[in-house]
Amino acid sequence: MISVEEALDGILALVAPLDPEDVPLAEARGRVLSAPVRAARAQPPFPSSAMDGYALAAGDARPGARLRVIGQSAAGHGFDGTVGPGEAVRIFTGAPVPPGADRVVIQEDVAAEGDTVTLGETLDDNLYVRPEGGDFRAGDEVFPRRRLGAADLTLLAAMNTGTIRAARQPEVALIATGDELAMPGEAPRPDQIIASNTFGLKAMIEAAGGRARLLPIARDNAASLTKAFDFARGADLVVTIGGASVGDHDIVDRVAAARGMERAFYKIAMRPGKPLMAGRLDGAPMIGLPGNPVSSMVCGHVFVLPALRAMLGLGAAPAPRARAPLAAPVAANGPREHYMRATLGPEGLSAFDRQDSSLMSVFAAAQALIVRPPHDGPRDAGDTVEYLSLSPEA
Ligand SMILES: Nc1nc2c(c(=O)[nH]1)N[C@H]1C(S)=C(S)[C@@H](COP(=O)(O)OP(=O)(O)OC[C@H]3O[C@@H](n4cnc5c(N)ncnc54)[C@H](O)[C@@H]3O)O[C@H]1N2
Ligand code: MOO
Repeated sequence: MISVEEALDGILALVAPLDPEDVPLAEARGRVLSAPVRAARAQPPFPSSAMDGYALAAGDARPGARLRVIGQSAAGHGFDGTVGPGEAVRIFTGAPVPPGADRVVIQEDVAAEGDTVTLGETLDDNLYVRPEGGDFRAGDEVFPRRRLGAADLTLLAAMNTGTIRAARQPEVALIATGDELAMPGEAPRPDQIIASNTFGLKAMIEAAGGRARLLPIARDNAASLTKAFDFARGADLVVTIGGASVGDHDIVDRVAAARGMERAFYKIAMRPGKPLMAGRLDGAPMIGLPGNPVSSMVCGHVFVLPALRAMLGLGAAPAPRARAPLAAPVAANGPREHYMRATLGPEGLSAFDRQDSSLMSVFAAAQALIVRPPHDGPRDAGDTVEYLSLSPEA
């Protein structure tokens, strides 16, 4: 069996960044830029007032000075003239500071009467002028290597970007397999269970910036699975769930092989996740996940999400790991890299006692997956270990 690292390398070798497309800025949240964006103009595009008050030449800002108000500059309505000695312009926050003026005295420090203002006895040192290009200059470039969030979109909008070029959203076809599966809300037979993994994986994929295509459940026969693979055509990634192990009804490997799958690997030294397979099917990368719900979700974090990130152009890298101390000891690990469901509190990580890969209630309560290397010895409370963070949305 190959290691988790080798398996991930094998999967990342199957995927490539997707072609970019135009995306209107209002729909760009969560998208990934495929090229740097240049600012079309400076911000502010003119020296702008930071306060409501009076714009004047700094040399005139003497306590008690009397100045003639020659006009007004409001946001969106600049003053069309120059401020000379002994003159001031009424100005509001965000308005252009007119030529000749290089400071603003806030209105709290001014007594106004008709067209005249008298400056107060104590003036602060602040000029209250935001220089042209003080935030960014025309031609400045940004290229955040992440899914665009609120702050990125604010900046791109300010740079006068109406449309971005972003990687196409990877479309992932999800095929649950098994005669025992019924859809949530259906009336299952007594020997059936409800298909659950598909919904978790769909949420995980969408939270990471992909699109999930939920295909009808494939039954444990070649004709049904073949039909599901037909439906999956055109997807950027095909993911099967279940039917991956060695039982008589585990047919994914056989049916995919008969269809010409170029297999990259099958079976890995991972717990849960041993029967994972991957390859290229009908021209698309294909990942065969184990059916146990926790196995499929853990493999989703460790393999499907890194593949999605690579397709989005975020680079080929493993799921990010962090380090924290153990709050309670853990026993020695076996030969497979073990992803232990755990809580993460102020004292550190506590692995759940029950680690069976069928236990969705435990997985839903977990905040982290402690990563135990193969054959890792017993670990004490206080020992630092690596973990993957599980966010409630993914
Ligand atoms: N003799 C052996 N038996 C098994 C081995 C082995 O090495 N030798 N490996 C075990 C491991 S580890 C795993 S993991 C499972 C994975 O098997 P499959 O991928 O073939 O999964 P299934 O048998 O189809 O299902 C396992 C389990 O999960 C349930 N399931 C399947 N799909 C879904 C779904 N979409 N939603 C919810 N639950 C699902 C299914 O009903 C089974 O209970 O094999 C072990 N066996
Ligand atoms: O590898 Mo299985 O996924 O342990 O339960």
